[in-house]
Amino acid sequence: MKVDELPVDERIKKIIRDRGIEGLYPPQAEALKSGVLEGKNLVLAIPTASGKTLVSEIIMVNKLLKEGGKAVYLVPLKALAEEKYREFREWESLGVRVAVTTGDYDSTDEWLGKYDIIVATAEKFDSLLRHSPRWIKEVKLVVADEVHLIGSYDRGATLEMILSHMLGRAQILALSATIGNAEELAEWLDAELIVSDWRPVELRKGVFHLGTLFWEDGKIDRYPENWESLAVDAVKRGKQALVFVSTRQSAEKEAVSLSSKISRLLTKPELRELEQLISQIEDNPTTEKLKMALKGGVAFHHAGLGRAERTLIEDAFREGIIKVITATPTLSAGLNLPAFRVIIRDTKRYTDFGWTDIPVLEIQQMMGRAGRPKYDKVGEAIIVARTEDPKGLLGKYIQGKPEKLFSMLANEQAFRGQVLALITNFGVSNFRELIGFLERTFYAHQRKDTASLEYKAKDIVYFLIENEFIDIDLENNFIPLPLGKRTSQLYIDPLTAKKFKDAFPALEKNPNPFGIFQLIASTPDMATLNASRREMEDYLDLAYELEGNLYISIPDYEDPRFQGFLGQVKTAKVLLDWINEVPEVRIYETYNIDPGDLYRILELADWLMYSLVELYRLFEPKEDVLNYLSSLHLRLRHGVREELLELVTLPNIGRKRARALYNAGFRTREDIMRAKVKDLLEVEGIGIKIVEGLFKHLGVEMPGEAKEAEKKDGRKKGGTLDEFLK
Ligand SMILES: Nc1ncnc2c1ncn2[C@@H]1O[C@H](COP(=O)(O)OP(=O)(O)OP(=O)(O)O)[C@@H](O)[C@H]1O
Repeated sequence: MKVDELPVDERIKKIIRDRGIEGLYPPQAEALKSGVLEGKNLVLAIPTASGKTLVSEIIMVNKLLKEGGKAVYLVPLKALAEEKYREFREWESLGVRVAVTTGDYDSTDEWLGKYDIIVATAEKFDSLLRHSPRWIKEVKLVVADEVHLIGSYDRGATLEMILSHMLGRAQILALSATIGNAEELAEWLDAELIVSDWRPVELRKGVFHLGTLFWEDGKIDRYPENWESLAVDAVKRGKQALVFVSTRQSAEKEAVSLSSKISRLLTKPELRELEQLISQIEDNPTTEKLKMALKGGVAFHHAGLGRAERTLIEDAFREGIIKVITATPTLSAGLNLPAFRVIIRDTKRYTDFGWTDIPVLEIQQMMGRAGRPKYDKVGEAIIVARTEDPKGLLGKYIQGKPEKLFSMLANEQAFRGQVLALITNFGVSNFRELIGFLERTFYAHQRKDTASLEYKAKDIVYFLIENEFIDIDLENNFIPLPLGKRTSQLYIDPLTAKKFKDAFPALEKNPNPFGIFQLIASTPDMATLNASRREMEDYLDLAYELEGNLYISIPDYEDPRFQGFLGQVKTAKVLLDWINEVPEVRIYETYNIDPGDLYRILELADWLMYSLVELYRLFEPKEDVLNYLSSLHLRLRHGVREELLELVTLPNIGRKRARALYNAGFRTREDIMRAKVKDLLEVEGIGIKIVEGLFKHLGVEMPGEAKEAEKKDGRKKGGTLDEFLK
């Protein structure tokens, strides 16, 4: 189908043609002829990079131009939300306003009312639904990207509930990878279904075993015995490769090892470009290994890296500066980063149940990354058989079908929060209505029976009544209580709220950071660290030393909670170091964690600390305790001691710059307002741009002499990811 033949607004066609796209891919054409442009729901299950995004753009913009209202585009990851936001902004030339929202779960985000396309993570949109902002009624279309994540254990329930809420209220477009039961999903959503394995770039798949590469069509190629030769060969042919492994350690180890082999193949200008890239990366124990690998054109990519490094790596790979990336599977789920050759070194990963096979669906998603449209005629996806039987791998992952999708609504933690939200935020007023709602879910559709879900829901309702989240009147109607409403809006697990509530009496008597941080770390919403065997004794000693500050008693060695408790002590200690201004690098080294881990812990702790303060307000708070908690929250957010709290509220002043200013004698806003520009410029990390920002914020006019200083100030300051830390 030609773009010109599309039954949509001419202006839409023009923008598509301006992108250099004249014809639609077959599954795209099929999708657009399915009735979706007339308002029907659609499930589109086609491979990665076969043009799902373009289809959804056409549907969204066409609907908005025709009918007005809003379209919401749901993605699983923050990074993806940013990526889609950047892509969709192109439509602003047609007057379609685009916004992205991912953070802060306790907000109505009324500002979004001005926008037409809203890109959000599923969690964020779920929290918005709970706050019911005025604009929510205007949502006429929901696009659920990666809808197969309904089957993900910890996050599936959120997406399923959103769709259950929106079904019948808005048109639904669900974009999915190829799954075993797409029909079932489409039936549930009352949607048309398009399934196709058409790809813009042909995909060859094979299994590699000790130097022999068995292609699915029966052809055989020979290589040196080690699988690394596959990556080296791709680079020799002027191409790139992605290597998927199961752990961070393997990603790092393989990157360094491959680097030494690939560096020999690089030209001088390529090596210079890599040097330049390396010079942009901050120093810490994780990036030390990264820099080593980058010297030979290889990078690793995993959740332990900071956001700046990840973006840098992704961009440099797209530009061809980096030749090979070794990655944990997070990359395959998240980003549009194709390569000529995908090598899957591991098909097993370690979970709570020991080593388990990675699902076919995930391996096929990884394989789908092979082949760069516009650059490659074919892409190659190769699974490495190390101890496994190569025929078995071929049968399972290459010729086999992906798994069926199963509802994860019954996952207790997720379900607890969802049941509470139905009662406190969505007007479900008795058990019958609760069951009525649950009957609309994918779970009910799939099982044709909600008996076990009802059973679980009953348990949860008892828990909610017993702990005063809700009450029940004589006619068995639910009465939402303030604790329930607030818990749901704060988007925390009711169990987290219960832990906070139970700790308040002890906390009031002895508010202190260690006790509070251990409390936060003990909640199911926190990404608590593990204490390794080697560290256990140290953390036990610390717990005993600070026992008087804890709000629980230290569990016994035999207690099943013992190991978890030591992890909580470790997490609390990391947070203590953070608010006492221990430099990040020292934290990474001391606790053996990566920058990405620290970032995640801080992000979650910030949200939980905020929630703790908000919940405490409901229980006749003592003024001094409330002030203490609020100030501790700010210290946690900024990673500073109390005396810096005034300075870190200033623009571009994070923990490092605030400390430098303080030590140089600039301790308050007034000190800065009265300061001479040249004196401020003497302070470590403070450049003219920062001073300009400060003065502007404080309403001070920049003196003329500052212009001179601007010329002299050649030092490069600011502009990195860790900007907010500075
Ligand atoms: N009909 C087409 N003709 C040529 N190029 C196209 C066409 N449709 C999409 N593309 C291009 O193909 C690339 C991948 O498309 P898109 O991002 O829509 O795929 P996707 O299926 O959404 O990918 P992912 O599964 O990674 O989200 C983009 O660069 C896009 O511009």
